[in-house]
Amino acid sequence: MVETRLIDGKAFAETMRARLKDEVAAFVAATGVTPGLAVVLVGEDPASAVYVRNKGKQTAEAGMTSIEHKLPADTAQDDVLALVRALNADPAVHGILVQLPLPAHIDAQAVLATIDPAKDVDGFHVVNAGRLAVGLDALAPCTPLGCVMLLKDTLGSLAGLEAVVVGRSNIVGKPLAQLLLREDCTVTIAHSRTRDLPGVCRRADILIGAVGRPEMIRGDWIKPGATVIDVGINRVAGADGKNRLVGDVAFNEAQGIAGAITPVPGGVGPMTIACLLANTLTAARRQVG
Ligand SMILES: NC(=O)C1=CN([C@@H]2O[C@H](COP(=O)(O)OP(=O)(O)OC[C@H]3O[C@@H](n4cnc5c(N)ncnc54)[C@H](OP(=O)(O)O)[C@@H]3O)[C@@H](O)[C@H]2O)C=CC1
Ligand SMILES: Nc1nc(=O)c2c([nH]1)NC[C@@H]1CN(c3ccc(C(=O)N[C@@H](CCC(=O)O)C(=O)O)cc3)C=[N+]21
Ligand SMILES: [Mg+2]
Repeated sequence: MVETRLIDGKAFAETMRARLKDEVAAFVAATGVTPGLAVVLVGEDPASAVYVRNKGKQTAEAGMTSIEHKLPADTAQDDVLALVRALNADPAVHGILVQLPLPAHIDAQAVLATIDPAKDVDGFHVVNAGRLAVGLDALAPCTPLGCVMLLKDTLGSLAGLEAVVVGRSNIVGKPLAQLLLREDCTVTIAHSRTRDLPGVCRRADILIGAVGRPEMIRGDWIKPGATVIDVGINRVAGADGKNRLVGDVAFNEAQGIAGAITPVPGGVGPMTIACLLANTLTAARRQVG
């Protein structure tokens, strides 16, 4: 039995946002330009609406401008593309985030490809994904960035550690694997076709759940002392009938086995927003500098 340490992403993100607020103030004083983040939301997905509201509030608190574009669910793809082009051309907009998933009639890759890579604060454009993969300076995706910050804060150097990322999406699993490789981890990416997933997970010094299946990763899949980062955000019905959030890792089972673990909520989620704000300031610096 080990004492499992809680990795407090909420507190880390608050500290980060306080520092960012000072950096934004210095940038505004030096340049006269206020960094602007545009968020595009197509449709009424209630979960997305919560994220967008949190992002908007925290962007304003950091001293940046938040510009929200809420379009009806039946908006034509061409109209979304036209909005993105207008935002590309708007000098008050330094960062553009198109909330995913988009409605089924819209080709998400076509929309992402239209975003100016210099304003792509999600890091989802193929130019940024490619730059990350070949080791050039890139706007990197926010959730993976937040995971690596928490890992470095918890462990110091990650060099030589065995990292297993469960999930291979373009927005979490794949870019996170790239960032861990950059930190000199030995990286395994697991997915729905992986054979003996529990056995693969048990090799990990660093285990990341980015699957979207509530509490799929069990306590006995965790190597004793491993650091566990739970990216999953799953809404499930609690015993009281109310909805609650759980991660991809069986949090209670991990107690006494993992060396450290992020909670859900209060782990990776707040870091995603803090990293989005950091990327927006970085993008503004590059565009104004
Ligand atoms: N905290 C945060 O800030 C964020 C949280 N999230 C959350 O993270 C989770 C993952 O999101 P996202 O990457 O977009 O999800 P996707 O649905 O795009 O990808 C899920 C991945 O998990 C894999 N997978 C599915 N089932 C299994 C299984 N039984 N065994 C092993 N692997 C499996 C899939 O494999 P395959 O490729 O083979 O289908 C896929 O690669 C979700 O809960 C999401 O809500 C997402 C973004 C930000
Ligand atoms: N273009 C795009 N970029 C994204 O980064 C993106 C996206 N689309 N679509 C949806 C996912 C999901 N996502 C989250 C961000 C913050 C929290 C978050 O702040 N969570 C808090 C609060 C959760 C709550 O209580 O609702 C927490 O975990 O503590 C969660 C999830 C970003 N995503
Ligand atoms: Mg997805």
